[in-house]
Amino acid sequence: MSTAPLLIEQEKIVVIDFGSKYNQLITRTIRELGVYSELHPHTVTAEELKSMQAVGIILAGGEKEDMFSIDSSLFDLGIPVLGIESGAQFIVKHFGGASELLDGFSSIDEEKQLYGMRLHPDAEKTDNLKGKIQHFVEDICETNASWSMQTLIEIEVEKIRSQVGDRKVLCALSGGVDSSVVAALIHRAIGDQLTCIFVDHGLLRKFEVESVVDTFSNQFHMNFIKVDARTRFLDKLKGVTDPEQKRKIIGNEFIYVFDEESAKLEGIDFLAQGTIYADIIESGTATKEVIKSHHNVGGLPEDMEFELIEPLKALFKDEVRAVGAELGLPSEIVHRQPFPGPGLGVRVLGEITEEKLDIVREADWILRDEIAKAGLDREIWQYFAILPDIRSVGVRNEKRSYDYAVGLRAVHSVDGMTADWARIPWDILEKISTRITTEVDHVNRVVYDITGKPPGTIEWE
Ligand SMILES: Nc1ncnc2c1ncn2[C@@H]1O[C@H](COP(=O)(O)OP(=O)(O)OP(=O)(O)O)[C@@H](O)[C@H]1O
Repeated sequence: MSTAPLLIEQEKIVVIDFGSKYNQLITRTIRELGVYSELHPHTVTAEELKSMQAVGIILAGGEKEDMFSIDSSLFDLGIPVLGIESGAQFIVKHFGGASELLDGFSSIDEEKQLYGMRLHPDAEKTDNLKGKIQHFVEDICETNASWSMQTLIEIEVEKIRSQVGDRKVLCALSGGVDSSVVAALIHRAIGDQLTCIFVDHGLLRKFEVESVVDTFSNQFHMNFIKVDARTRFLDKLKGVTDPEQKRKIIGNEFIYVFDEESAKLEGIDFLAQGTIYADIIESGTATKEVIKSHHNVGGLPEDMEFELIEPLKALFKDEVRAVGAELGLPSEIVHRQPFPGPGLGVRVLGEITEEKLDIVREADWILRDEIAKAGLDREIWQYFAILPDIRSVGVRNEKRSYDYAVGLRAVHSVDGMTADWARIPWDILEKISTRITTEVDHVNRVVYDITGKPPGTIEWE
């Protein structure tokens, strides 16, 4: 039995995960053509495909001849089916044909609307994939190109309104892309029935708190609660040096703070979450191991008695950003680089103190400022400063100094799973180093991390 989630009720091309490494790329390619598409596990049933308004089915198989089992009555639905690689072989075999397929795109059975396709090894880099997918989607499935972020916003706004009625919704807002876009979208739908809680744990970057307050409180005029929990977090972290323990303390304290604040509110029935499509796909395709468990608001306890609202769960990250821009969120939020939940807490190595947080915050700001001035801010995936627990000897104002070393990290990556260090031009690095050592107290040395992932990780803790 498949538990295909019903994400969006409208005509769609369903991509069935039959083991292809390109299945997400295929789904996105279809959406870029203006046609809505969803990726489902191979356990999806024909019944489900029909009820989710599939107008085309793609059996996205890989080069290996993995034959997954599939509900073959999907071939009787009268919906065009395109098999890719082992997906194509599956169709041919199922209908008793020889598995010799022509190169490229071919028709297996015109009357039954069955098609097959072979990919070039470098499908990602060529137009090969896109052109053929487009032919299938537009000419064979005869879809209308009506999918856009405006359509998504309209659909979700309607859905939220009818789900919530005159009741109230709570949103834990981090200032990150996902929760910010969720808040803006729900606010568009139900205005004052939404309340956002933003926890300032003192581990945020320079100007971040101001930017969040300004956007959501001053510009959007949301019911916005900022909780100043800086002392509370710092007290709990006093004397703690172990990275795992630090993460745990920050996570738990977040839950306590959030619990306390939400208990002060009355009549809340719903909790909004920034679950996105990657969270859903990663937590359950049937051809792969589970990569990570389902997204959960900072690990909130399961027994919280809220119904969930997850309006972004059908969207890829770049679509989430597009929705955010469409809703009027500022670029610094929409294009915010990934930032860990425990914030600067994992960028100050060893014990966290206010002084160390100030140092890393200032150094990080200078790095970000110079990267932006050099026009590299959209090019580099993630870049930040770290404060290792190291002091070294230097010279300042012609006197010996014994001060901190700051580490700089900048990486290129697609999904954070692997990363390569960014070749930032020397003169820019020099400028950053000079500014940090002159503008930030207690820093007399700057080092640049030239380790990839693996063997390093992106963050240092
Ligand atoms: N400081 C905070 N104040 C309020 N809510 C927070 C805070 N930090 C995290 N959250 C909540 O926990 C969720 C998960 O946090 P996590 O750090 O894993 O971010 P994420 O998955 O990248 O999402 P986002 O892009 O919204 O930060 C956030 O979406 C948000 O709802």
